Amino acid sequence: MDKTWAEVTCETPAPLVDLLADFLVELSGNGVSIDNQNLDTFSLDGIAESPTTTVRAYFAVDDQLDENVAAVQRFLNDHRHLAGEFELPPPMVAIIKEEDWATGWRQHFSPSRIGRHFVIKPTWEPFSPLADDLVIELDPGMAFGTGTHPTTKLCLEALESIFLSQRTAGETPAVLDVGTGSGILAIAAAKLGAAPVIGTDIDPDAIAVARENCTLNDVTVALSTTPLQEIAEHFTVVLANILAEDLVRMATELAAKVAPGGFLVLSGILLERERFVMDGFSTTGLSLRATTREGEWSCLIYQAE
Ligand SMILES: C[S@@+](CC[C@H](N)C(=O)[O-])C[C@H]1O[C@@H](n2cnc3c(N)ncnc32)[C@H](O)[C@@H]1O
Repeated sequence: MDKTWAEVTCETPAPLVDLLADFLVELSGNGVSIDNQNLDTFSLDGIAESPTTTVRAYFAVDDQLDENVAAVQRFLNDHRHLAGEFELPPPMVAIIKEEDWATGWRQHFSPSRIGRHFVIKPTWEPFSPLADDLVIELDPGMAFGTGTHPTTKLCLEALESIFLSQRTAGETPAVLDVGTGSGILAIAAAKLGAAPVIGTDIDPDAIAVARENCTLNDVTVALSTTPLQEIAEHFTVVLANILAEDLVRMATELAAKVAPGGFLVLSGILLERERFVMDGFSTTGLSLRATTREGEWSCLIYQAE
């Protein structure tokens, strides 16, 4: 007979997510899924716009189940004050087959290959890397950059192709990641051998998530909310996966951070905004070397003389 699991689902606002997830991991002894399908979306106000997050935990269907669900309810009652105005609904329980579990949330966060060498691996998933794999461990935290969004993939592919084509040979490439989010691009650069790697974000919460992910991956990245104009150094590669309007607004400053012969990788650009961004960068002195696209998204790769 198929093994069954009890999937316990809680809807919760952001301040409760981490606490609840930790509690559920301890109570269930299994991983939890934090539904971040709304996380990797470009929105002017970022994830704060999404009122709630879905947290799911998996319990054995046994004599303990009722007590476990009651414990989750007690946890929600005890932490109601963190939910602010939001009325916390009771946990929902669904009995699912093992095979549904395996092909459900786990499939959404299974290790994924990007480019020739990168593998984005959720922390809880076992994975046997090949000799040349560069594995990036990520916990889907409250920051953009799980590796599932086309713009993140396009930036990772561009970064890899710049490094693999030896265009950074003869020096240890320095990389600046503007709008680092989860830190995924900065971590990837460090794994490719870049140093120093600097990651900035206007969102301090993203910097906190990026810091955890850098520790998880044992890489050194200088992370901060420092505005671009206060960064003095020049970089072999500058990455910026932010909105088209912001890219154009920051065009002069971004271009000024690229070292001679270095690259500027821009994404976060919807296809219909491609021309707008090209026009915005037309007076920066950089040359457009390549345009890559996936779905409705575009990535522009510029080079300095
Ligand atoms: C689309 S996410 C990209 C995350 C990650 N770099 C990736 O490629 O998946 C954009 C990030 O840029 C940050 N951001 C937006 N405008 C910014 C700005 N002007 N300066 C620095 N960071 C900014 C946001 O807070 C967000 O974390």
